[in-house]
Amino acid sequence: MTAEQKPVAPRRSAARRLLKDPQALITGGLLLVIVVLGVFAPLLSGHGANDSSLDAVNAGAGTPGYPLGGDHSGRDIWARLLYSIRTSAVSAVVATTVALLVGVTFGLVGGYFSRRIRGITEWVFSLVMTFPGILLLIVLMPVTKGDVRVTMAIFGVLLSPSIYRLVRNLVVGVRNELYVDAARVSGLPVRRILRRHVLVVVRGPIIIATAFLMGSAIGVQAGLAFLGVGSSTVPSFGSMISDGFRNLYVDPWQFAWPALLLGFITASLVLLGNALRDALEGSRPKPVKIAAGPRQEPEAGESTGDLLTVRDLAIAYPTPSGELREVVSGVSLTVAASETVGVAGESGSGKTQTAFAVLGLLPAEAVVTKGSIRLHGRELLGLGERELRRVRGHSIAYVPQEPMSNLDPSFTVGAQLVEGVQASCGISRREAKERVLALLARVGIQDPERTFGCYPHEISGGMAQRVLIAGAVASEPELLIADEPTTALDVTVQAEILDLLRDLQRESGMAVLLVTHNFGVVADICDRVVVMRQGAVVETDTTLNVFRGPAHPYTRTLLESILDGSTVRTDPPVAATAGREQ
Ligand SMILES: Nc1ncnc2c1ncn2[C@@H]1O[C@H](COP(=O)(O)OP(=O)(O)OP(=O)(O)O)[C@@H](O)[C@H]1O
Repeated sequence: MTAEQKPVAPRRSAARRLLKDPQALITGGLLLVIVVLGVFAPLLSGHGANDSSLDAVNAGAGTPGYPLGGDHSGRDIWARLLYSIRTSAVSAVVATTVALLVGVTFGLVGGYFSRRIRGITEWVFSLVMTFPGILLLIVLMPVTKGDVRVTMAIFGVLLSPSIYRLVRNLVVGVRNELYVDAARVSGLPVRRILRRHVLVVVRGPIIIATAFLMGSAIGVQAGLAFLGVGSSTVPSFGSMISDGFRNLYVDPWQFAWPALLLGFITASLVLLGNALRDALEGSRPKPVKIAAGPRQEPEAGESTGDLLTVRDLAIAYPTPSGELREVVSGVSLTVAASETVGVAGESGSGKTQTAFAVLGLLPAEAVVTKGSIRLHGRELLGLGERELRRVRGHSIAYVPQEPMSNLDPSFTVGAQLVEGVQASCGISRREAKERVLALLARVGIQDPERTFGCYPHEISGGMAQRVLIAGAVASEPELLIADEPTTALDVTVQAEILDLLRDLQRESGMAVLLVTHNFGVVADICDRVVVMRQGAVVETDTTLNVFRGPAHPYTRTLLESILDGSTVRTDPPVAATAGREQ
């Protein structure tokens, strides 16, 4: 099992999550009771919805045979409420079914097929959206003849653009995924691809939208009945509210009962929709609040007097089904002042995620489920963005993997560096410029003045990396995190950049945390190495010890793969020097 496949949260189905959610239980239970009342209306009431009796005109609650009293026409309020539930349920089912059928079908077609088809469907649904909904239903009254089902079917069509857009956007997002391409290449028919790969993605959002569609269909049906649009013989909360409103001073309960029940139903549907969203899409768990606990003892192979201490760090990402997938599992490492520590491992082993967690640069969807990251004993996890920015600007600096993509093509190199130096050092623009020119010279740029005025596309990859290193060390950080700083460069430049990093590290005494997949780079400049695999640390030791006798078979495999001559050096690497000194 790879790190990517490792689920951190126990696998819980959406149904089980729903059953554990009190909001879902209460609203779902309430709606179920209401539906049951509607279904058994004939059994639960002694009268039909439209049966009237002179004796029951404005009868009070508790009148024999009329538990909630009678309305101004002598009809049983309890019976009318029960039959109104049926009308609401039919409205909700008809409108939602039509909206889903039309919206999902055209959403799949518009999202999956060519731009031309998407253009046509887009145009049609935009047109539908321009129709004034309720007004149209009133105007069409002579056609629908007040039939609730026909009216709600038309309303379903008017609701369908929202479903169309939801599905289309999801499908557009998914159709370019590599697994969909793979399915196409393997010859799967379009129908099967849509069902197997695409519908799975849109299923959750559709279920959630259904709850909201039902709520709005019930509300609109009641609104139309309140306005008197529709058959007067069809019991409805809207017509009951309208009648009760006219009789408000005689008996306010004639108004209150249907209003309350309608309110309960629509509110329950909205709240149930929210609970469904949490269950199906997964509410984002909050990162664990890390308490400033006692300092932990270093583990074997770790140095003392640490500048940076990462303890038991776990990072996870929510999957579409809502569960968390762990990509870093219980990583611990330390970096002492002035030490260079390599984090090595294969692609996807969690090196960058660990480094980004230290920098506080994990993507918004990442969840730190446990652990601690301390700089000089100060917990970094849980710090606000402002405090983190201060830490990043002063104590920790970063050198990225792709120098070119980290420079803005719209600004000159100098302008970008000056801005950063000013922000982190709090000096004037003139001082910042002088500092930048000195730094450019220090990182080995031949003509700092010229490079200062260049745009990123006018300099080479190696120069761009030097520029970024200059920017990173400008604030004299205590810790420099370099994420594969040489990977994007050619072999000769790689060696020069490593030389530069080592020289800067020795001069300034800063610590370096170097993320790399290349053990040649580790041998070159690292004092210690942390070997990662599948999101976990498999071995931590001094570079010398690891090269002399790797403890873990995975480390041995990595070591065997370094003899590719990719790092050309003129001076002896750390491992060799240390070996001679021993
Ligand atoms: N935004 C994200 N959403 C979900 N999973 C992610 C995200 N970013 C990274 N991952 C997962 O985290 C795992 C570890 O990624 P990381 O970038 O730390 O690997 P790495 O060891 O640095 O490899 P590489 O050298 O290829 O960058 C990856 O397998 C990836 O699947």
